[in-house]
Amino acid sequence: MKISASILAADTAFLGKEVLELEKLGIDFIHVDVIDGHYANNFGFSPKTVKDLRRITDLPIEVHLEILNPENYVEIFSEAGADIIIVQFDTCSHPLRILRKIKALGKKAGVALSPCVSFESLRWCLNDVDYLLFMSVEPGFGGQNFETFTIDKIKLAKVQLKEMGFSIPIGVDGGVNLGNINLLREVGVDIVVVGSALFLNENKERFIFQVKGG
Ligand SMILES: O=C(CO)[C@H](O)[C@H](O)COP(=O)(O)O
Ligand SMILES: [Co+2]
Repeated sequence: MKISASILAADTAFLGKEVLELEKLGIDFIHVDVIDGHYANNFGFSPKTVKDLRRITDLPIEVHLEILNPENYVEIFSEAGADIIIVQFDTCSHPLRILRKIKALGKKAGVALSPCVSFESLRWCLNDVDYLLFMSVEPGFGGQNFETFTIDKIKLAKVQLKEMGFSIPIGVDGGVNLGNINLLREVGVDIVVVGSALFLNENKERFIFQVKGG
């Protein structure tokens, strides 16, 4: 299982240092939450953060747009150096248009599904989706509790994806920790996005080893 470090939980006074340390310890992606104070009552990172991180790391950077009108911000994050751009499905008035815009910029297009948004709502877009991110908390804040029903949602989605002949990588974001990691592994999750459980961990090396199946 691959691990994506959600920097929302980092000590931003030492962001570059923390990212470089995690890169050495073997994480697979950097996850940058962009929150606009409208879609959720919180703020996240800006294109400048992506640009600065792009300068210091070769790890793939995924930008998670938790904002209204995401179609207006795809180019700016693409130019800043994002490799994967993930949009919240419930914020997309024209999903095909935005997914195709991301791909036309040469980036991977991801879709995040909030806990109560059904997988079925997405099925007609799947040809244009490179990455499926299941939110296991309501988007907008780190440090929340994992919604366990997400496991059943993923199980069902996996069956449907297989029936339809898709093999799109599946990620989970929100409240991931050592208490739920094995369940996520069992249902076939490919990538876990981890914020608090990683950044607040005193033994990050051991945590990463355990997540990756050690
Ligand atoms: O998208 C997010 C919040 O909207 C974050 O990526 C997510 O919450 C990760 O943080 P934690 O592991 O602390 O829950
Ligand atoms: Co996120």
